[in-house]
Order: sequence, then C-alpha cells, then structure tokens
Amino acid sequence: MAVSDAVTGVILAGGKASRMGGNDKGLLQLNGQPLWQHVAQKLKPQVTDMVISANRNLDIYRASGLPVLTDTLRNYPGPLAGMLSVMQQHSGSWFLFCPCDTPHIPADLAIRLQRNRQKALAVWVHDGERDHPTIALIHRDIMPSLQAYLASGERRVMIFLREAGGHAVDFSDVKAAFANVNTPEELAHWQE
Ligand SMILES: Nc1nc2c(ncn2[C@@H]2O[C@H](COP(=O)(O)OP(=O)(O)OP(=O)(O)O)[C@@H](O)[C@H]2O)c(=O)[nH]1
Repeated sequence: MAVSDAVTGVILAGGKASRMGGNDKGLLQLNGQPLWQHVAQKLKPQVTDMVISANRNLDIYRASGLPVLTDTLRNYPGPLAGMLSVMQQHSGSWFLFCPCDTPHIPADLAIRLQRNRQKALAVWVHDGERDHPTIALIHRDIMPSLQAYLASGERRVMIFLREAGGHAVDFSDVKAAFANVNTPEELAHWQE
C-alpha cells in the first residue's frame, strides 16, 4: 500500500454504550458539538471518504450528509460486526476505523498506521500502555477470516486482529490523544 492509496474513514457509533447509561454515545455533546463530529473533523483530512457505522438515530446521523451504514450482522454484536458490515456495504480497499468516543485522535493517525504497516492486513494503535484495536487500519481482504471468526462465536477484536496477522503501531508519544469517553464522568472531565 502506498501512503497515497485511498482510505475510507469509518466512525464506529453502533454500540450499546451501556457504561454511558445506554445513551447514544456519538450524539452526546462535548464542548458544543456531538462526540462523533469531533472524530469526523479529525479524520476528514486524513481519508478519501468517510462513513458512519450506526444502528440507531439514523436520521440524525444522515443529516450530516455522510453515508450511514447499519450492521447487517445483528446476531453478532460488537465492533467486529460493525467493521464487517461496513466492508460488505462499501467497495473500498482500506478502512480506517475509529470509535465515536475518541475525540482527540492525532492528525497523523492514518499516515503513521500506513507507514508502519509493513505487509499486514491490519494495524492498530498502542498508546504505550494499552492497545486500541478499534482504532485500526484494515484491508478488505481480511473479510473471509473475519466472517469465520464471528461465525465461530468469537467477538474479541484484539484476538482476531492478531490471529489475522496484524500488529500494533506505537503511538506512545501521543498517548493522551487516545483518551476515550465511556462514562458520564469521563464526558464531564473533557467539557471546557
Ligand atoms: N457498528 C457497531 N459498532 C459497535 C458495536 N459495538 C460497539 N461498537 C462501537 O465500537 C466502539 C467501541 O465500543 P465499546 O465502547 O467497547 O462499546 P459500547 O457499546 O460503545 O459501550 P459499552 O456498552 O459501554 O461497552 C464504539 O465506537 C462503539 O460505538 C456494534 O455492535 N456495531
């Protein structure tokens, strides 16, 4: 993959957000705009096109003008099901997935993942302390193994990406950029 290759940005907003009391996390207001829009603004200059992966409040997300893709695999909840559903509905080769709850992602996320990919079909962020497997650059050739993994009843993103030959990329110099917002307390912490 050349760093100039097309990459589709995907904002993952299809989760249950149980730690947020079930509220649609992507639509929660942070400093005057919904969480998902913070992510969209950071992603937009880094990708060729962008879609939102969501399962509720579809009209609100569609009002943004971005394509909104719902999960086709309703029996398989979790981020991997969202990822596979997007790849089934979009013909792009490379996808940069990013959760709607990570509003401070760095401006060079895509390029650093691309440059450090070597030959892997999937690379994801490691912030020096922990992995962020839902912040990942993934090629559509991973689809058959992802389908098989989900069909076997597995759900864990990290284990799948490793089994598929992926590896983490070090972002420890910008660790704070991967702080995410899972609870009302974390949301309050980032309000200015
Ligand atoms: N499309 C899609 N996205 C999902 C699904 N489950 C989680 N996600 C997204 O994946 C990212 C990481 O999800 P988590 O924060 O682990 O799960 P969550 O459901 O959002 O929140 P909790 O229920 O509190 O764990 C978030 O951006 C979610 O919106 C799903 O079933 N489908």
